[in-house]
Amino acid sequence: MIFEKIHTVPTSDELIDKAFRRAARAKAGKTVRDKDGAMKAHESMIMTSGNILSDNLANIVRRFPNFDDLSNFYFELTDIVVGIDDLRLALGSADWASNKIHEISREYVGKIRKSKDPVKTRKEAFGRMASVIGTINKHLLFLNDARNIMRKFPDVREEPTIVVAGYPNVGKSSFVSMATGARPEVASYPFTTKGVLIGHFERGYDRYQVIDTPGLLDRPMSERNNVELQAITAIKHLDAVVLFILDASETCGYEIADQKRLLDEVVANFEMPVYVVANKCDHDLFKIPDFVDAKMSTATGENLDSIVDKLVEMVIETKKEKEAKEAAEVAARKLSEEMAEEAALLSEELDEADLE
Ligand SMILES: Nc1nc2c(ncn2[C@@H]2O[C@H](COP(=O)(O)OP(=O)(O)OP(=O)(O)O)[C@@H](O)[C@H]2O)c(=O)[nH]1
Repeated sequence: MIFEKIHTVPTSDELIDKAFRRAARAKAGKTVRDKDGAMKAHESMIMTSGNILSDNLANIVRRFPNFDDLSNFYFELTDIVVGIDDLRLALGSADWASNKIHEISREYVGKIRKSKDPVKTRKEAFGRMASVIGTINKHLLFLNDARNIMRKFPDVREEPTIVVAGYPNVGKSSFVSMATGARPEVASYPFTTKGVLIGHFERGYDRYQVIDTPGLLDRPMSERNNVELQAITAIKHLDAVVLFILDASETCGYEIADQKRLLDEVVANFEMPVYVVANKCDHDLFKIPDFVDAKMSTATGENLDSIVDKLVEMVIETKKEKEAKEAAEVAARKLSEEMAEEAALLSEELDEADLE
């Protein structure tokens, strides 16, 4: 997981403490016999503290992922929960401080060689470094908060995906377990207290990802707050199809009419193909409504394989369509650039002809 390598971000006090303590140790390592020796000891203190501060800040920036490389899903997720602009600002200020400290350290190493009072000059250098670090403290605190949230992001890959939707107790988690042949891992998702279930299965050389987001796609949209609605937006960026599970025995506690309303909302809100499956077909109360595509039982496993096959087929088809659409967009953009270039050339030629 890319977010796991982001380390704890220290506060400015912690950074300063560490740098000045190391500087004191660097001084202790030098023998001070004469004036030149004293100057060298203070020079070494400035260099050590400068390097430590500057390197630590540069490492903080380096360990955060490059936002341009993030998948759309994580970009959106980061933007919703942390704010990409605020992150860029905070990382920018850490980068600025790293360079500034480096500058100060070089400036004072030069100064101390000519200084009559190296202690005073060294203290002045420390003061300036501490003041630079102090000005970015709020950004460091923000980065640490962001890090604590981001490292708990679920491990959602850029793989073909099946997103499971439906009211609570319709059999969503049973489906994820059955389809992936394992107990799915529960990862935290910043918007739901229940976390998100993620499982995988393989077909041919490809791996498929099955995601159940309890608390997000299991009740009417009107009952969601803004953040939950945005969380759904992040899911929309995946190469996915939606499996809408209906409890056709109504033993989940929701009538089919209510479940149908949620289905209509999911269809209206997702630009993804939606496959509707009536679950619990083993149940005495099972009745099959006319809008369902297939029936299954996650208790007995009936029809499960053919439903997974169908979903795989749909995901592949969706991916192909998306790729074709993207290729067409690229081609159209290229064509319009070429046409613009030709038009510019032509107009130049006409201008020249006019002049002649
Ligand atoms: N008869 C019958 N019961 C089922 C079937 N699938 C699931 N159940 C039961 O329905 C209940 C809910 O199943 P879950 O898989 O936990 O449902 P869920 O949609 O994941 O529920 P939440 O996590 O609360 O959203 C459990 O008691 C299951 O035993 C089925 O095919 N037939």
